[in-house]
Amino acid sequence: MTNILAAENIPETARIELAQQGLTIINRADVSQAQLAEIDIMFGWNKVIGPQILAIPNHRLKWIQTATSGIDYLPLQTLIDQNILVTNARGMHAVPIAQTVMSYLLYFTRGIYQSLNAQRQQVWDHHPIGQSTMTLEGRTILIFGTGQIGEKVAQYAQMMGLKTIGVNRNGEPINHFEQIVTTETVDQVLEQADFIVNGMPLTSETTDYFNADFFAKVAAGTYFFNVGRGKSVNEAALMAALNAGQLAGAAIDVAQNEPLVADSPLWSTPNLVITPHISGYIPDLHERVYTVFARNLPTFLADGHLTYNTVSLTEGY
Ligand SMILES: NC(=O)C1=CN([C@@H]2O[C@H](COP(=O)(O)OP(=O)(O)OC[C@H]3O[C@@H](n4cnc5c(N)ncnc54)[C@H](O)[C@@H]3O)[C@@H](O)[C@H]2O)C=CC1
Ligand SMILES: O=C(O)C(=O)COP(=O)(O)O
Repeated sequence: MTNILAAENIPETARIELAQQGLTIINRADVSQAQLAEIDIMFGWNKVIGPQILAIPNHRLKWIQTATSGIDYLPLQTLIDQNILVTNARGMHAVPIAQTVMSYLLYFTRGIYQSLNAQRQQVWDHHPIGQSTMTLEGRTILIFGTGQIGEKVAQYAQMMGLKTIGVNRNGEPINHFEQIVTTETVDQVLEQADFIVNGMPLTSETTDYFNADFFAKVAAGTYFFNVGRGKSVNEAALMAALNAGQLAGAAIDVAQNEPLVADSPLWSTPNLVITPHISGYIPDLHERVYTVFARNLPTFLADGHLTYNTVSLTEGY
């Protein structure tokens, strides 16, 4: 008997499909202490139940399918030590995130931000705002992380005539990037960037990456957008760069600590747009996650092998 813990919602049709295959689904809310030791698969992660299972000697957990692309919140070392496999939701958020990044870009460059400020003051600011606008063709966007999100951002950016430069760890060429650099060589192109996007996972290498040293190296007037993880950005340095005009504008979908507290100085920092971790939101996420899960299930049941959306826990994924 294979038991699946539904830490996230498993769609109704999927439940029927799984039951027909003889698998048992136990809902997070209903799981008993005794059943924890008999969970083979977690669909989604739960920060209370997950660690409880991992702490049970001889538990049966072998596979976690997350409903997120980022897996920085998992107890990675324990999972490595216990040989537990992880598959994630990468790819599922790429379209909405890339469209959100385009909206940040257009918001700042087409005078919308300035117009909204003027509208609040009931001022028809034709010339000053018009003169502050810019078009995108020929400008350069530098995208950190050339995975699913980075590549989709690059695709849309190219459609608007931007030059796309990607940053990854090995310099491997990726579709929709005219140029790829590595984190070792990125300084050579930093000043070319009109727009910088972070779409990297949070790892020890990317923690606090966008700090005061980084913002000091970009060209004055650059725009910075973070859709990766909040802890990759030093928020004090971001605010200082915005206040000094070193950054012309920024947008963050993620914060160092979420939810962002009501008295955070970020809320009132000029030229900063804050979206509450919604850039990747898709209403049918669980259906999509289940699709990946269902593709992996036959081999998992046959020999414990997983093929799709696998994550290397040891390589900074
Ligand atoms: N704001 C939101 O709602 C969401 C945020 N995310 C975040 O975005 C991250 C990326 O998501 P995907 O593109 O789907 O993942 P992905 O796994 O397809 O791509 C990640 C990319 O980052 C690169 N990378 C990793 N470490 C790096 C380093 N030290 N230097 C340079 N490049 C590095 C990888 O080589 C890969 O190209 C997630 O890990 C998550 O933290 C993901 C989904 C939604
Ligand atoms: O998939 C990810 O990594 C995400 O950040 C998605 O956001 P969420 O965790 O669903 O609020």
